[in-house]
Amino acid sequence: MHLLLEAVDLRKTFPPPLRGWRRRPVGEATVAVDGVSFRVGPGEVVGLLGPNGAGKTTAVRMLATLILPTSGTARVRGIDVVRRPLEARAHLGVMLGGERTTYWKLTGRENLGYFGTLYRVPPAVLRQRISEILRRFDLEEKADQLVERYSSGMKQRLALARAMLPDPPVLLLDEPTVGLDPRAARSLRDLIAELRADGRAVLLTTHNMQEADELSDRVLIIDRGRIIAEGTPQALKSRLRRSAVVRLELQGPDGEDPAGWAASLGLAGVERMASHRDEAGGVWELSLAARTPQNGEPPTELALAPIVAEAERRGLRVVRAGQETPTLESVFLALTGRRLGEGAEARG
Ligand SMILES: Nc1ncnc2c1ncn2[C@@H]1O[C@H](COP(=O)(O)OP(=O)(O)OP(=O)(O)O)[C@@H](O)[C@H]1O
Repeated sequence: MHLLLEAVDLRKTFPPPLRGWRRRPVGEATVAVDGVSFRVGPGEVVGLLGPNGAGKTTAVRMLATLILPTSGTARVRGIDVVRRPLEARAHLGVMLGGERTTYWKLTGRENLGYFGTLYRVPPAVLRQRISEILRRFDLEEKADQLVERYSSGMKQRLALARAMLPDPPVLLLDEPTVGLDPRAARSLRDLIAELRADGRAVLLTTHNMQEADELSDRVLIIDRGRIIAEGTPQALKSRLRRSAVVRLELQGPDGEDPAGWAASLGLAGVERMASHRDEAGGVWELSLAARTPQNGEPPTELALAPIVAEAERRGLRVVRAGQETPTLESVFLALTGRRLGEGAEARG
C-alpha cells in the first residue's frame, strides 16, 4: 500500500512540573504516548478512539510537528516529521479540537485569505481555491460575515476549510465534532467522508464511539498511551459477538457504586464490569462483560440472580436487563473494564 501517514513506535513523556524557587521537579513524568505504531493509506480514515487523557491529542501534535516525540518516528508521505518538519507540514491539514483556529473579528473569506498566504498558497491559485472551499463547505452565504456571528457548526466547518487550504493529502482531525449539535456534527461527518472519497488519508481522533464506528475504515483503540486493539469496526465488534455484555438498569438511591458491591459477589463468568449513574433518571447502569469464549466453547451464561437479590437488599429495583448489542463502547469496556467517557485515570 502507498503510505501517506506512518507512525513507528512513537513515544512522548512529559517531564514533571518544576516548582518552587529552585525549580525542582515535583511528582512523576507523564507517559502520554507509549509506543504507538500505525499506518494510513490514501482514501482511508483511521479512527483513534480512546477516553480523555488516553494520549490522542499528544499523538496528533507530534504528527503535526507541533511537539517533538521523545522517541520513535513518524512520516508524512515518507517525509520524517522530526528531521524535515517544514516539508512534512506542507502535506498536512491539521484541525485541532478545543482551540480557536480562526479569527473571529475577521470574515470567513478574510480568514481563509490570511491563512492561505501564511501557508504559501500561490496568490494566483488562492482566490479560486477559497471560492471552491467556501462552496464545498457550505459557507458561501456567510463568507463575508464576521466569524463571531457564525454558529458553532459553521466555525468548525471553517476550521476544517482552513486545514484544506494547502490541498493536503493527509488530514489530522482532533475531535472535529466535539461540542456540536447532532445536525452540525452530521454535516461535518459528511464532509470528512467526502475528503476520504477524494483519496486523502485521514487520522481522526475521537472519544465518540459512534463517530469512530461510522467514519473509520479502521479503528485503533488507545488507552493510557497504548493501542490496545485494532481492526475494522466490524471485526472489533464481532470479536465480542459471542461473548455477552449484559446491561442492567437499577433504579433507586445514589448509594454505593454497584460495580463495587457487585464485584464482591464473585459472579461466575464475569470478566469486567463498569457502572454509570444517570442522575436525571435516578438510575444506575451496570454493564457486565462475560469472559470471551475460546474456539468452539459455548458462550458464557451469566447468572444474574445474586446481583438482583443484592440490588433489592440495597433498595434498588431492576428496571431493565438485557444483552447489549456489541458497539465499540462495549469492546472498550470488555478490554479495559471502563467506559470511554470515564477518562484514563478512572478505576482500572
Ligand atoms: N504539555 C503537557 N505537559 C504535561 N502533561 C501533559 C501535557 N499534555 C498532555 N499531558 C498529559 O498526557 C496525557 C495524555 O493527554 P492527551 O491530551 O494526549 O490525551 P487525549 O487522549 O487527547 O485526551 P483529551 O481527549 O482529554 O484531550 C494526559 O495524562 C495529560 O495530562
